[in-house]
Amino acid sequence: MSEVLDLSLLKGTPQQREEISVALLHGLKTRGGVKLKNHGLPDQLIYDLFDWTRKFFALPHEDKMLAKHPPQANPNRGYCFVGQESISSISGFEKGLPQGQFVRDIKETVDFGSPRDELVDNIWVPEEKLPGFRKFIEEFYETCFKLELEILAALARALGVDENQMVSLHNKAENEFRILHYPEIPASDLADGTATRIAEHTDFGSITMLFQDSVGGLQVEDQQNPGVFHGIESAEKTEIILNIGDSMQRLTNDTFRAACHRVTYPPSVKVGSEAVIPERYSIAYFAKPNRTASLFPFKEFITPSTPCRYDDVNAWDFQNLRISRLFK
Ligand SMILES: O=C(O)CCC(=O)C(=O)O
Ligand SMILES: [Fe+2]
Repeated sequence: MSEVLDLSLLKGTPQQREEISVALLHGLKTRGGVKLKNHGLPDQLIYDLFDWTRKFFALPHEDKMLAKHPPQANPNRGYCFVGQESISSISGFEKGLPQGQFVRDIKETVDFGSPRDELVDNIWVPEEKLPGFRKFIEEFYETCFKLELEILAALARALGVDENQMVSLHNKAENEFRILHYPEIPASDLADGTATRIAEHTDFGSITMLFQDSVGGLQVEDQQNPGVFHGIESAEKTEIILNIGDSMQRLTNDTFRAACHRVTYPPSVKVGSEAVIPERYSIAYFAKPNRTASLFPFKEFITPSTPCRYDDVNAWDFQNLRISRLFK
């Protein structure tokens, strides 16, 4: 996935709009993901996002624990310390694979939802511990939500389905947004396969917008060659890696298939060596259908040659089925 698509072409000439639609469709249909530049989020906003992320994780442990995630899956909000959540429990879930060996994720995260969420509140450290953090995160959430809707509308147009239907399924901003820190560790800690940075998985939502620093180690499974993973580098922190999630796979009846991804050794570090794996920061914005929305495939994707592959389930039940496994 080396090519970076220029999303500003969505506002270009008819020919440019056609070209970018074709490129989006091709990347998402064949790889489940594309990289985007000129997406409309200001560069400075993304640099600030990384700065705030670094500042949060630099707080003393006892301060971070003031915003701790509950021990169970819901509400999925707040700070998870290293070891609290391990994603291997859902690796292979959507592929129908047996739930395999437990692998520990060496990461710490904070999950946020919409500041306007009617069901659950965010969990914050007291303002004096990190003045300005809450305001920044709440504003970033809303800015990303607007971009999400633009991307979903563009995908609907490219797929030839009703743009309004796609947008209205997502209009409540019932998304989740997470900042991640992978602490510095000796490579030998990952050598025996019982621990990793984040185990392979697909995201649950419709689309994920992922930002990463330059450390590396993110890998996406080749959809044509299952089991083969390719490294995904970002030339700039400001690039967005746009991934398909399980909910979009359902809505499109497998026209788009969720990108299976993981984070492991960066390319610069030899597996099992004495080297130190540098710390890494990333941010993932998981766009999700409204909780009450049905994930039944759009009618356009159900044809005699592509019969319906999915039951009717609503987004909230689907999410809970997945997330409840993470905290067992
Ligand atoms: O850190 C990354 O680049 C990926 C994070 C991720 O896949 C997730 O939180 O779902
Ligand atoms: Fe993910």
